[in-house]
Formats: sequence, C-alpha cells, structure tokens
Amino acid sequence: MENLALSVKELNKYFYDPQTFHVLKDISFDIKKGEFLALTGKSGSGKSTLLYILSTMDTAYEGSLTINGTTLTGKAQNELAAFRNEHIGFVFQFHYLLPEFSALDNVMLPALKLEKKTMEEIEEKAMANLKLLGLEDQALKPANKLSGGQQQRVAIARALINEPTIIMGDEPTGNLDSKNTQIVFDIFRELAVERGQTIIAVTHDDDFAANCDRVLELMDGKLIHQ
Ligand SMILES: Nc1ncnc2c1ncn2[C@@H]1O[C@H](COP(=O)(O)OP(=O)(O)OP(=O)(O)O)[C@@H](O)[C@H]1O
Repeated sequence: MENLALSVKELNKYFYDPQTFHVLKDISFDIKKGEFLALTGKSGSGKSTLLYILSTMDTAYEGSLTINGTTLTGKAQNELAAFRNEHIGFVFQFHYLLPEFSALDNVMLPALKLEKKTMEEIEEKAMANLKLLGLEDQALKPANKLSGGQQQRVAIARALINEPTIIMGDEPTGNLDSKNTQIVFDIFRELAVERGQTIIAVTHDDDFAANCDRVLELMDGKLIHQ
C-alpha cells in the first residue's frame, strides 16, 4: 500500500442526458508511485471522463478513488479542492496560460493561491522550474509571445510549482510537433524517474504510449488492457 499513488475500485459512471448512458464500466486499477502511465483508447471510449474522475473534479460516480492513501470518494468539494492543490498538477492540450502575463507569473500563480510560501520562495521555485524546462531565458516574456512548444513547457512548469505527487495530462502533447512531443515526454520521464512523481497522460499518440511504463486502454468504457 505504501507505494501506491492511486487506486480505483469498481468505478462506474453514467450520464443521464439525453438518455442513460453507462460510460465507465467496472474499472479497477492501481498505479504505483513514480509510474509513468498512458491512458489510451478510441475517441469516445471514456478517457477524459475517467481522467476527470481521477483528478477529483467529477464526483458523480460509483466506486472508490484513493490517492496517496486518502480515500477521496464522498469528500466535500472544499476538501477536494485543497487536496488537488496540494497533490495534483494538471497539463492540458490547450494550456490556458494567461496570455498577457509573463511565463514567470503564470508559473507562480498556483503557488500564490496556496499561500504557503513567501513571494521570494515562490519566485525562486518558479525560476528553477522554468530552468528545468529549458526556459530560463524566456521567463519575462508574455505567454502569448512564446511558441506553442514553449507555452506547453510553461504549462508544465506551472503544474509542478506546488510539487504535486501526481501529474495528470489530458493530451499534453496533442497540439505539439514531434520534436516538442519528445521534449515533453523526456521531461515527464525525468520527473517520474528522478523525483518519483507519478504521471498519468491521456494520449492518442501510439509512440508516446509505447514508451510509457504502462498503458491502460479503454474500449467502450471498459478497461481492456493494463
Ligand atoms: N456530459 C456528458 N453527457 C453525456 N454524454 C457525455 C458527456 N460527456 C461525455 N459524454 C459521452 O461519453 C463518452 C466518453 O467521452 P470522453 O470525452 O470521456 O471520451 P474520450 O475517450 O476522452 O474521447 P476523445 O478521445 O474523443 O477525447 C462519449 O460517448 C461522449 O459522447
């Protein structure tokens, strides 16, 4: 149990509009700490729906979700929000950076919200993250003046600012070319291997998935391969 990052047991989810639709069916799996995992499956198989539940944002499901030994099923929204801030970093296909703000400000923002460190500490950590992602010379540029690949790396630096134990990505390389995809993949690999961070990435990219530690594949809402 000690080394489990995430555990899902008998997860079922239904959508009720326009009619009842059993979208996730009896899904159970464990993810070890430091594992780099791909979540794959055809369009409509339920990947984003599952990731949304794993991220604790969607609480309308049956079954149980445990992250880092804390059972999250049934917890109140404010408790879940606090848990997310502390434990989970998110990287999306479209990075939702604040376009007029500098790369540095964008990276600092989630830590400022957490109010756990001083401004100086946060800035230092944000700069260290930008450096890790090869962006130290871009720190003061507004986000909308960076290339797509640079923006995605800023989004990763931001996702890491509160030192999450789990990083969840919904097609984190979905709008990147192969060179930037490789860069992002290598960063995730390094985070998993060197920092023991757990990575769960929804991907349509077969090469990306093939190089992960493990692939979870969904088909019509069922886990067919793990
Ligand atoms: N709010 C909703 N209400 C009803 N049905 C929904 C809702 N959200 C998603 N669905 C349906 O649930 C199924 C799974 O959707 P989901 O977005 O999880 O698929 P996905 O595997 O992430 O697909 P893609 O690869 O295209 O992003 C789809 O058939 C979708 O139409």
